Amino acid sequence: MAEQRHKKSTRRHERYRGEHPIVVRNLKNQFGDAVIHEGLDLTVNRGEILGVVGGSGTGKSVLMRSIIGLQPPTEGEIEVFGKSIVDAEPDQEIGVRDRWGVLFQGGALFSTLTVGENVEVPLKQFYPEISDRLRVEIARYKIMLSGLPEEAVNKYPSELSGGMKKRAGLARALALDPELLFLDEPTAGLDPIGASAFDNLTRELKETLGLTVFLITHDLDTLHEICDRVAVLADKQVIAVDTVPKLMELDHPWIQEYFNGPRGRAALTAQALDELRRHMDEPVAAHAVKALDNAPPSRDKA
Ligand SMILES: Nc1ncnc2c1ncn2[C@@H]1O[C@H](COP(=O)(O)OP(=O)(O)OP(=O)(O)O)[C@@H](O)[C@H]1O
Repeated sequence: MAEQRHKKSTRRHERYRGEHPIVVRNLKNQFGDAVIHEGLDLTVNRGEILGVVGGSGTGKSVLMRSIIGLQPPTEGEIEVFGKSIVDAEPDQEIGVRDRWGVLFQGGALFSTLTVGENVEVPLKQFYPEISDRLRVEIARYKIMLSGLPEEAVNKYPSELSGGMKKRAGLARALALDPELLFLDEPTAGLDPIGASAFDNLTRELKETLGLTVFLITHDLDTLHEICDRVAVLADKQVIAVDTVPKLMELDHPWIQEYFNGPRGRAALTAQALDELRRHMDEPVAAHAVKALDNAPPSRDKA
């Protein structure tokens, strides 16, 4: 028994060393007559923040749910950390489900539990053997890592602002020291300052914890600021995956409308301004910032 436990915990702490923690091949998802995905392929690189965009209803959340095994696909293959998700039963031990964390849209916190208790839920589920005291301490640490004050530990979700709820959801997603983080519209509903702070936190966590991040968003500023690459969902497939500047060169009507429309350009201007401000001590940059300062720096959504 002790040996079994040892084996289990050793496996849990082996980090994925391959290049592609998520590989989706020829995915089909269909509900009744509605085909949401067909022939969809996607490969996520280890250590990147991959933004996932697409019009409303193109199936971004369904894709995420398929990858984490909550939505069995109609057809296709999905591998996470080199293990097939599709072939496994939901409760089958395949050594991957405790290696990702998910922030669902709206946070999906349990309203009758405090923030601390919410963060303890996955710890209880996957590490029942750890002591109450250690579990409480880990939860407290994750809550502070997510940028919440210590007092938040004993608060109920109804006592938190929208931004704090997102951070509490993030703390729960980080509970198991995941290698892979799924974020479904993390900045939706946040004010520009809160959204920008959340973006910075995501980037910092990715860098310090070595995470790979699958990030569904409509937020153009997030795409410009923190995404290494962006996957575009349209026509039931991922039609392109690339950096934002490269995507902007593509001749697809939705991509052009999205990235080169007025909101896309405003986000680009805001990002250029930010970049210049970082170099304000250089005379040319200072001049350019003055010239651009009237441009719309506001955070904009598509
Ligand atoms: N369990 C389900 N049963 C039937 N239809 C579903 C189910 N889940 C999702 N759908 C449908 O699949 C389509 C894609 O939904 P999904 O939530 O993935 O879109 P999305 O791209 O995330 O949209 P949004 O940007 O608006 O959040 C929608 O038409 C939705 O109604």
